[in-house]
Amino acid sequence: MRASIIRSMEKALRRGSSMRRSFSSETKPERKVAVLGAAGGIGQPLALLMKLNPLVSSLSLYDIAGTPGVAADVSHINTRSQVAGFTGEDQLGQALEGCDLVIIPAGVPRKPGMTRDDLFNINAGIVKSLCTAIAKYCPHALINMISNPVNSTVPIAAEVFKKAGTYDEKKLFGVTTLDVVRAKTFYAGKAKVPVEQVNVPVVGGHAGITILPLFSQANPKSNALSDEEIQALTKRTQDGGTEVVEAKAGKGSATLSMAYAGAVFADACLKGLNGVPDIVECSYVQSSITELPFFASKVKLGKNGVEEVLGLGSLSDYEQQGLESLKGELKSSIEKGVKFAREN
Ligand SMILES: NC(=O)c1ccc[n+]([C@@H]2O[C@H](COP(=O)([O-])OP(=O)(O)OC[C@H]3O[C@@H](n4cnc5c(N)ncnc54)[C@H](O)[C@@H]3O)[C@@H](O)[C@H]2O)c1
Ligand SMILES: O=C(O)C[C@H](O)C(=O)O
Repeated sequence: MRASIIRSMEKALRRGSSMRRSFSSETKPERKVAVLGAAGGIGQPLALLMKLNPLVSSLSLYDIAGTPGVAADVSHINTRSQVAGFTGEDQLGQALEGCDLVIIPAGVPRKPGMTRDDLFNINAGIVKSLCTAIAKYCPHALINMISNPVNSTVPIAAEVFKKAGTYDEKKLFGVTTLDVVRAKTFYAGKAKVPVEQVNVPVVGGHAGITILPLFSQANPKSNALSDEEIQALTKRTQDGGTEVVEAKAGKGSATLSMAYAGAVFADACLKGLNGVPDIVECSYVQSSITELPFFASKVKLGKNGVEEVLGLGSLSDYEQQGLESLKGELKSSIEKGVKFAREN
């Protein structure tokens, strides 16, 4: 997917008016995609990247404010999808109706000194109300949850859908692609291998030590990295979000790299829906590969969403220790989300 988005963008920049041809929709099914929180720091560049995706035929941009401007702007790009902007709860139903895929980057971001869990009190309510509307207006859509704390917002979404009688565990995804994007970048830099060839699974969850990159399974292999270097790479991947929050110094968290990661994952979901074989990405999903009910791992995507949750593979001793250490925190984040959804 990365390759297809990058190729599309390069073609667009190089060939200008011939772009419509490179985005030909002749053989592609109609796919409606909504971005909820589309006027935000992630939402805007994500709207741009989804407008560049030739698999999208209808792009629905929703936010509580500011969407008309974003929609008007993005709609002038001469690619396949028709763009519509929706603002406020009155228009949420229209934004969602008929969606195949709903991407949710709605909610507040961190400031320096905060953990993702500090966002729970505000974002849990936002996610709950958006998921209640999804259950009503597009109960069969795939959901890509970006809003933090992902470790809790995904369980919240699951509970909302269960209550509404629409829950399908194959269709709910916590987006952890940014952890993979970071692990690949940092590994390529240290191992001195071409970044576009690198693959690194990242498992667990999406906060601090619950983010567990499996560098022992990285490709291309590098025997040149010491244990200390692997530990430093692991720590940098786990703290990647904080690195950006601190650099932005109060002006939010990762937006551009997240929009890229969100577009990569959404593209993989659309390819799966369209029946493209062998699409595998890491994601935080309902899982039975550990004792925890939600867990990020490699997932095979298909026409109904999750086709198969893949196992962890063999872990180094260091990764095995990391796996045991993350379980307590991940379990309590899951329970916090479930409790909130059941009591509110
Ligand atoms: N999963 C990840 O890897 C990852 C990475 C980066 C950021 N995030 C999270 O994504 C979220 C958004 O980050 P951002 O930088 O775009 O924040 P932002 O404040 O720039 O944008 C959030 C947008 O959500 C909108 N919004 C608020 N309530 C809404 C509602 N009820 N319905 C629709 N839209 C609503 C706001 O109006 C705003 O436009 C944060 O929770 C952040 O922590 C997750
Ligand atoms: O770190 C954050 O708060 C945002 C996001 O989860 C990230 O990993 O960049």
